[in-house]
Amino acid sequence: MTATPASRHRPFVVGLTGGIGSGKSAAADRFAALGAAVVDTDAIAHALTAPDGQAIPHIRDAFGDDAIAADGSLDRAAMRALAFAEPQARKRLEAILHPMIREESERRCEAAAGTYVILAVPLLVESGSYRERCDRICVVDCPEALQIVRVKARSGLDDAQIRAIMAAQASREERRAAADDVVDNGGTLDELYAQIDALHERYVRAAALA
Ligand SMILES: CC(C)(COP(=O)(O)OP(=O)(O)OC[C@H]1O[C@@H](n2cnc3c(N)ncnc32)[C@H](O)[C@@H]1O)[C@@H](O)C(=O)NCCC(=O)NCCS
Ligand SMILES: Nc1ncnc2c1ncn2[C@@H]1O[C@H](COP(=O)(O)OP(=O)(O)OP(=O)(O)O)[C@@H](O)[C@H]1O
Repeated sequence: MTATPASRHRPFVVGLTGGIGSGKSAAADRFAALGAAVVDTDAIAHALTAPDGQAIPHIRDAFGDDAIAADGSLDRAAMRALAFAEPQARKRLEAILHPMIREESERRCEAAAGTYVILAVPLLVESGSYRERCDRICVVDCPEALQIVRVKARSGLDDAQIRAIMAAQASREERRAAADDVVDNGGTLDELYAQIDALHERYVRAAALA
Protein backbone atom coordinates (compact mmCIF):
# COMPACT_ATOMS: atom_id res chain seq x y z
CA MET A 1 0.00 0.00 0.00
CA THR A 2 1.29 3.47 -0.83
CA ALA A 3 1.69 5.70 2.20
CA THR A 4 -0.54 8.77 2.14
CA PRO A 5 0.70 11.97 3.76
CA ALA A 6 -1.64 11.33 6.70
CA SER A 7 -0.34 7.82 7.34
CA ARG A 8 3.28 8.50 6.44
CA HIS A 9 5.58 7.48 9.25
CA ARG A 10 7.30 10.44 10.92
CA PRO A 11 11.02 10.33 9.99
CA PHE A 12 13.69 9.57 12.58
CA VAL A 13 15.43 12.92 13.10
CA VAL A 14 18.99 13.41 14.34
CA GLY A 15 19.73 17.02 15.28
CA LEU A 16 23.30 17.96 14.37
CA THR A 17 24.83 20.98 16.00
CA GLY A 18 28.09 22.59 17.06
CA GLY A 19 29.65 26.01 17.41
CA ILE A 20 30.81 28.09 14.47
CA GLY A 21 33.60 26.27 12.64
CA SER A 22 33.24 23.11 14.73
CA GLY A 23 32.76 20.97 11.62
CA LYS A 24 28.96 20.63 11.29
CA SER A 25 29.03 20.95 7.51
CA ALA A 26 31.92 18.50 7.18
CA ALA A 27 30.00 16.03 9.35
CA ALA A 28 26.71 16.63 7.49
CA ASP A 29 28.42 16.07 4.13
CA ARG A 30 29.74 12.74 5.37
CA PHE A 31 26.30 11.67 6.64
CA ALA A 32 24.87 12.65 3.24
CA ALA A 33 27.52 10.60 1.41
CA LEU A 34 26.48 7.60 3.53
CA GLY A 35 22.84 8.04 2.45
CA ALA A 36 21.23 10.16 5.16
CA ALA A 37 18.86 12.96 4.12
CA VAL A 38 20.29 16.29 5.27
CA VAL A 39 18.17 19.36 6.10
CA ASP A 40 20.48 22.30 6.77
CA THR A 41 19.05 25.44 8.40
CA ASP A 42 22.06 27.55 7.34
CA ALA A 43 21.25 26.67 3.71
CA ILE A 44 17.57 27.55 4.27
CA ALA A 45 18.61 30.90 5.83
CA HIS A 46 20.77 31.62 2.77
CA ALA A 47 17.89 30.79 0.39
CA LEU A 48 15.50 33.06 2.31
CA THR A 49 17.98 35.95 2.00
CA ALA A 50 19.01 35.41 -1.65
CA PRO A 51 17.78 37.90 -4.29
CA ASP A 52 13.96 37.53 -4.30
CA GLY A 53 14.20 35.49 -1.08
CA GLN A 54 11.02 35.40 0.99
CA ALA A 55 12.67 37.28 3.89
CA ILE A 56 14.11 40.16 1.84
CA PRO A 57 11.07 42.52 1.94
CA HIS A 58 10.78 42.04 5.71
CA ILE A 59 14.49 42.71 6.24
CA ARG A 60 14.26 45.82 4.06
CA ASP A 61 11.32 47.07 6.14
CA ALA A 62 13.10 46.44 9.43
CA PHE A 63 16.66 47.53 8.54
CA GLY A 64 16.32 49.78 5.49
CA ASP A 65 17.94 49.68 2.06
CA ASP A 66 21.47 49.63 3.51
CA ALA A 67 20.93 46.02 4.59
CA ILE A 68 20.31 44.94 0.99
CA ALA A 69 23.12 44.45 -1.57
CA ALA A 70 22.95 45.71 -5.16
CA ASP A 71 21.80 42.30 -6.44
CA GLY A 72 18.80 42.29 -4.07
CA SER A 73 20.22 39.77 -1.60
CA LEU A 74 20.95 40.40 2.08
CA ASP A 75 24.26 42.28 2.49
CA ARG A 76 25.75 39.51 4.64
CA ALA A 77 28.93 41.32 5.68
CA ALA A 78 27.01 44.43 6.75
CA MET A 79 24.42 42.37 8.63
CA ARG A 80 27.11 40.21 10.26
CA ALA A 81 28.85 43.34 11.57
CA LEU A 82 25.57 44.76 12.90
CA ALA A 83 24.01 41.57 14.28
CA PHE A 84 27.02 40.40 16.27
CA ALA A 85 27.75 43.89 17.68
CA GLU A 86 24.16 44.75 18.67
CA PRO A 87 22.06 42.04 20.33
CA GLN A 88 18.83 43.99 19.64
CA ALA A 89 19.57 43.99 15.92
CA ARG A 90 20.30 40.26 15.99
CA LYS A 91 16.99 39.65 17.80
CA ARG A 92 15.14 41.65 15.13
CA LEU A 93 16.80 39.65 12.36
CA GLU A 94 16.09 36.36 14.13
CA ALA A 95 12.45 37.37 14.69
CA ILE A 96 12.09 37.63 10.91
CA LEU A 97 14.12 34.59 9.88
CA HIS A 98 13.63 31.97 12.58
CA PRO A 99 9.88 31.33 12.08
CA MET A 100 10.50 30.97 8.32
CA ILE A 101 13.49 28.68 8.88
CA ARG A 102 11.53 26.54 11.36
CA GLU A 103 8.61 26.14 8.96
CA GLU A 104 10.74 25.31 5.92
CA SER A 105 12.97 22.89 7.83
CA GLU A 106 9.92 21.08 9.17
CA ARG A 107 8.51 20.81 5.66
CA ARG A 108 11.82 19.43 4.33
CA CYS A 109 12.12 16.91 7.19
CA GLU A 110 8.61 15.61 6.52
CA ALA A 111 9.32 15.31 2.79
CA ALA A 112 12.76 13.75 3.19
CA ALA A 113 13.55 10.41 1.62
CA GLY A 114 16.13 8.19 3.29
CA THR A 115 16.41 6.04 6.38
CA TYR A 116 16.73 9.00 8.69
CA VAL A 117 17.15 12.78 8.58
CA ILE A 118 20.12 14.83 9.75
CA LEU A 119 18.70 18.21 10.81
CA ALA A 120 21.73 20.54 10.96
CA VAL A 121 21.01 23.58 13.17
CA PRO A 122 23.74 25.85 14.59
CA LEU A 123 21.39 27.09 17.34
CA LEU A 124 19.75 23.75 18.18
CA VAL A 125 20.73 23.68 21.85
CA GLU A 126 19.56 27.30 22.22
CA SER A 127 16.12 26.52 20.77
CA GLY A 128 13.54 24.34 22.52
CA SER A 129 11.47 23.85 19.39
CA TYR A 130 14.29 22.14 17.48
CA ARG A 131 15.23 20.00 20.45
CA GLU A 132 11.63 18.76 20.64
CA ARG A 133 11.75 17.63 17.01
CA CYS A 134 14.88 15.51 17.43
CA ASP A 135 15.03 11.84 18.36
CA ARG A 136 18.75 12.26 19.08
CA ILE A 137 21.12 15.20 19.39
CA CYS A 138 24.60 14.88 17.93
CA VAL A 139 27.13 17.57 18.86
CA VAL A 140 30.30 18.21 16.87
CA ASP A 141 32.85 19.40 19.38
CA CYS A 142 36.35 20.82 19.18
CA PRO A 143 38.47 23.21 21.25
CA GLU A 144 37.50 26.88 20.80
CA ALA A 145 41.02 27.76 19.63
CA LEU A 146 40.60 25.29 16.76
CA GLN A 147 37.18 26.74 15.85
CA ILE A 148 38.85 30.13 15.49
CA VAL A 149 41.75 28.80 13.40
CA ARG A 150 39.37 26.97 11.04
CA VAL A 151 36.93 29.85 10.62
CA LYS A 152 39.80 32.26 9.96
CA ALA A 153 41.25 29.96 7.32
CA ARG A 154 37.83 29.58 5.68
CA SER A 155 36.48 33.12 5.82
CA GLY A 156 39.14 35.70 6.63
CA LEU A 157 37.14 36.94 9.65
CA ASP A 158 39.39 38.19 12.45
CA ASP A 159 39.60 36.92 16.04
CA ALA A 160 37.30 39.62 17.44
CA GLN A 161 34.58 38.97 14.85
CA ILE A 162 34.72 35.24 15.44
CA ARG A 163 34.63 35.67 19.21
CA ALA A 164 31.60 37.97 18.89
CA ILE A 165 29.75 35.23 16.98
CA MET A 166 30.81 32.58 19.52
CA ALA A 167 29.54 34.84 22.32
CA ALA A 168 26.07 34.72 20.73
CA GLN A 169 26.07 30.91 20.86
CA ALA A 170 25.77 28.34 23.64
CA SER A 171 29.01 27.41 25.36
CA ARG A 172 30.86 24.22 24.56
CA GLU A 173 29.76 22.82 27.95
CA GLU A 174 26.08 23.67 27.36
CA ARG A 175 26.14 21.92 24.01
CA ARG A 176 27.88 18.84 25.34
CA ALA A 177 25.40 18.62 28.22
CA ALA A 178 22.52 18.52 25.70
CA ALA A 179 24.15 15.87 23.52
CA ASP A 180 23.21 12.23 23.13
CA ASP A 181 26.30 11.73 20.96
CA VAL A 182 29.46 13.84 20.91
CA VAL A 183 31.77 13.81 17.89
CA ASP A 184 35.32 14.84 18.70
CA ASN A 185 36.53 16.98 15.79
CA GLY A 186 39.83 17.96 17.39
CA GLY A 187 41.76 15.74 14.99
CA THR A 188 41.97 15.09 11.26
CA LEU A 189 39.09 14.87 8.80
CA ASP A 190 39.69 11.11 8.54
CA GLU A 191 39.24 10.83 12.29
CA LEU A 192 36.00 12.82 11.99
CA TYR A 193 34.74 10.58 9.19
CA ALA A 194 35.46 7.38 11.16
CA GLN A 195 33.22 8.63 13.99
CA ILE A 196 30.47 9.68 11.56
CA ASP A 197 30.59 6.27 9.86
CA ALA A 198 30.09 4.52 13.22
CA LEU A 199 27.23 6.87 14.19
CA HIS A 200 25.54 6.33 10.82
CA GLU A 201 25.36 2.59 11.52
CA ARG A 202 23.79 3.30 14.91
CA TYR A 203 21.27 5.77 13.47
CA VAL A 204 20.23 3.33 10.74
CA ARG A 205 19.57 0.70 13.41
CA ALA A 206 17.76 3.16 15.71
CA ALA A 207 15.59 4.44 12.84
CA ALA A 208 14.58 0.87 11.94
CA LEU A 209 13.44 0.25 15.52
CA ALA A 210 11.61 3.58 15.93
C1 LIG B 1 24.17 37.42 10.32
C2 LIG B 1 24.31 36.71 8.97
C3 LIG B 1 23.70 37.52 7.85
C4 LIG B 1 25.83 36.52 8.69
O1 LIG B 1 25.96 35.81 7.50
P1 LIG B 1 27.27 34.88 7.20
O2 LIG B 1 27.24 34.59 5.73
O3 LIG B 1 28.47 35.55 7.77
O4 LIG B 1 27.06 33.57 8.06
P2 LIG B 1 26.18 32.25 7.81
O5 LIG B 1 24.75 32.59 7.63
O6 LIG B 1 26.79 31.41 6.72
O7 LIG B 1 26.32 31.52 9.22
C5 LIG B 1 27.58 30.99 9.61
C6 LIG B 1 27.55 30.61 11.06
O8 LIG B 1 27.33 31.77 11.89
C7 LIG B 1 26.67 31.35 13.07
N1 LIG B 1 25.39 32.08 13.19
C8 LIG B 1 24.52 32.47 12.20
N2 LIG B 1 23.46 33.10 12.71
C9 LIG B 1 23.63 33.12 14.05
C10 LIG B 1 22.88 33.63 15.13
N3 LIG B 1 21.70 34.22 14.91
N4 LIG B 1 23.39 33.48 16.40
C11 LIG B 1 24.55 32.86 16.63
N5 LIG B 1 25.33 32.35 15.63
C12 LIG B 1 24.87 32.48 14.37
C13 LIG B 1 26.44 29.84 12.91
O9 LIG B 1 27.50 29.13 13.49
C14 LIG B 1 26.45 29.65 11.43
O10 LIG B 1 26.77 28.31 11.08
C15 LIG B 1 23.64 35.30 9.01
O11 LIG B 1 24.36 34.43 9.87
C16 LIG B 1 22.18 35.30 9.41
O12 LIG B 1 21.33 35.64 8.60
N6 LIG B 1 21.88 34.90 10.67
C17 LIG B 1 20.51 34.89 11.17
C18 LIG B 1 19.84 33.58 10.83
C19 LIG B 1 20.24 32.49 11.77
O13 LIG B 1 20.02 32.58 12.99
N7 LIG B 1 20.83 31.44 11.19
C20 LIG B 1 21.25 30.29 11.91
C21 LIG B 1 20.50 29.13 11.37
S1 LIG B 1 19.08 28.77 12.34
N1 LIG C 1 39.00 17.79 11.23
C1 LIG C 1 39.26 18.81 10.43
N2 LIG C 1 40.51 19.05 10.00
C2 LIG C 1 40.79 20.11 9.20
N3 LIG C 1 39.86 21.01 8.75
C3 LIG C 1 38.60 20.80 9.14
C4 LIG C 1 38.22 19.72 9.98
N4 LIG C 1 36.88 19.79 10.20
C5 LIG C 1 36.44 20.86 9.51
N5 LIG C 1 37.46 21.48 8.88
C6 LIG C 1 37.40 22.71 8.07
O1 LIG C 1 37.13 23.77 8.98
C7 LIG C 1 36.20 24.69 8.42
C8 LIG C 1 34.94 24.73 9.30
O2 LIG C 1 34.26 23.49 9.17
P1 LIG C 1 32.71 23.44 8.79
O3 LIG C 1 32.39 24.44 7.72
O4 LIG C 1 32.33 22.02 8.56
O5 LIG C 1 32.13 23.97 10.19
P2 LIG C 1 30.67 24.42 10.57
O6 LIG C 1 30.46 23.96 11.97
O7 LIG C 1 29.70 23.97 9.53
O8 LIG C 1 30.82 26.00 10.54
P3 LIG C 1 29.68 27.19 10.52
O9 LIG C 1 29.05 27.19 11.86
O10 LIG C 1 30.44 28.40 10.27
O11 LIG C 1 28.74 26.88 9.40
C9 LIG C 1 35.93 24.24 6.98
O12 LIG C 1 36.80 24.91 6.11
C10 LIG C 1 36.27 22.73 7.05
O13 LIG C 1 36.68 22.21 5.81
